[in-house]
Amino acid sequence: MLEIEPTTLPGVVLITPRRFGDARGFFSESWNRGRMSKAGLDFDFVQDNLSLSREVGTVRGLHFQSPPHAQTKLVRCGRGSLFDVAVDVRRGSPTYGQWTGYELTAENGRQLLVPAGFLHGFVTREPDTEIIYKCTDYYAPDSDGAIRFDDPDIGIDWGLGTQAPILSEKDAAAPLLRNFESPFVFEGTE
Ligand SMILES: Cc1cn([C@H]2C[C@H](O)[C@@H](COP(=O)(O)OP(=O)(O)O[C@H]3O[C@H](C)C(=O)[C@H](O)[C@H]3O)O2)c(=O)[nH]c1=O
Repeated sequence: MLEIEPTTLPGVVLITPRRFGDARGFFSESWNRGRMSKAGLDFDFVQDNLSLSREVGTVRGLHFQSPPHAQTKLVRCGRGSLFDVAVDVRRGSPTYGQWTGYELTAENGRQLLVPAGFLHGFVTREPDTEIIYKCTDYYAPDSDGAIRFDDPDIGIDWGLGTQAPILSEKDAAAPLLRNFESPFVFEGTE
């Protein structure tokens, strides 16, 4: 009922719930705590987020919330398609500063689990793309932070080509990773 695949970053996993297709379309349990828990992915999600991005090439990220309001996120695409990215910023991690990214679409039903301690961001690949994600902590604006999406030390390939991204003012003004004192520490478990 759940297909779980590792990614290039330990701790970040791809999850694809089963779809039951019929002549009407399909049915899928997009989240089932018991099944996730049996797979060792038990998180106490408390908030669901939904955002709609009208234009192709909209970039939202790279965002985080600092402890004690750090958020693990379970991300999926409800409409359209997007390229979803996680960046490890846990001090002491062997993969510190490394990124991994996957195409999440309404069609493929794939979800990305982005643990606390990782930056999260995405770029849209179709107009009117919706992202839906569960979070393990509530919005805490005073703990909200961002790192430049195009930080050369991270080197994310957003697939934008020559297109300038559509960014919020906050994201356009975000600092570089080299000027960031990460509040996250690698626990040595992955
Ligand atoms: C995140 C959030 C925002 N807001 C309000 C605050 C602003 O007035 C408005 C837009 O917020 P923002 O520009 O931070 O939205 P995004 O740029 O989509 O930010 C999100 O995008 C990346 C991809 C993430 O993973 C984070 O969840 C989040 O940082 O929504 C809330 O009321 N609650 C919330 O949880």
